[in-house]
Amino acid sequence: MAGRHRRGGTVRRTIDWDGGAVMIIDQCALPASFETLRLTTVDELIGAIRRLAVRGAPALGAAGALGTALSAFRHPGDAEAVRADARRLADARPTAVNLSWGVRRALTRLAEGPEAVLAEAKALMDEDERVNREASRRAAELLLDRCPSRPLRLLTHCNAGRLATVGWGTALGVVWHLHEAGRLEYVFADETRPLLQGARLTAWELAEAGVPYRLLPDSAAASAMARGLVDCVVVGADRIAANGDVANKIGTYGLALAAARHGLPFVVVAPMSTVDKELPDGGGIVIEERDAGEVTCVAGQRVAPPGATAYNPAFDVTPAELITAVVTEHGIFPPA
Ligand SMILES: CSC[C@@H](O)[C@@H](O)C(=O)COP(=O)(O)O
Repeated sequence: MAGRHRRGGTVRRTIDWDGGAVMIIDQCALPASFETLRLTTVDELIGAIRRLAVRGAPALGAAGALGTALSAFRHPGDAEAVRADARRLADARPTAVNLSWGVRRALTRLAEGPEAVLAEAKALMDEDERVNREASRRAAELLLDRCPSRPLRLLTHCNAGRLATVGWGTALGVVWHLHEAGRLEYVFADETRPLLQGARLTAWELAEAGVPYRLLPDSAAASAMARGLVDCVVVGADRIAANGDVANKIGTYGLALAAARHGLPFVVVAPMSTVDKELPDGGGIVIEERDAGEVTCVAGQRVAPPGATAYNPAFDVTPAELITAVVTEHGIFPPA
């Protein structure tokens, strides 16, 4: 069933509340093994966020809200302690705006006690699945309008699927809709160097859902477009500025340039919670830089010579003029 993770007959969300703890599917273990982690402290959750055991902007929103609830139960009546934990959670990764948004939203109920904070976090999670279904449905319709003649061949980058959200997906939500409607030929999943979210996670999700796909080295994307193998590019987002500039996984900007060169639609799918209305344009987006070891090593094995170092930005910013449409649950953003 697209949109849910099933193991042993149990339907699982990517992240959930589990009797006083935060439960996550461990994305570092996939695809070799499907494991869940039960995180009982804010520090454990922050560690999981930093090593990308839980990742993807909407899932990070849920992590921020649930982590704040966890802290509220640990420190009943001590608002200062909870606010200190909330600040550390919000700072765990800088680029995806959903993380601090989820924390802020949970904090709005702090004065009512831990149960109210948790209720807010649960409401956020229910909404996440609903709004991402709606955003991806709208994006699928837009693509079918632009390319009505035959089943579509999509290219996507990173993982913007169930694993990146509470339970449905954004860019891969489009894939689930098109596949169900019999309007999808195949998906090219960029491998997404250096951490291989495409090769490890998107491929796993597509295989589980029975969607035809092929992995694509990131460096082959422009050439696949030039050879006429791609109808459109669909990606998610980590932060969208008020003018429609989009921060997403490193490599997204290059894909947008190549799509523009080949006259292909380049569509971003995201919930409104990924829009940072305070930010006039993408120039102000803080880009996370990660450890050079993620580049100098592959799958834990060092491949670069001793002493080699690396520049390792986790995200880039695609200017609005290269984007055909940013589609949210409310339609195209910014509204005309
Ligand atoms: C629906 S998820 C959209 C984005 O969060 C996704 O494309 C992405 O860039 C995730 O990066 P990651 O570093 O794996 O958290």
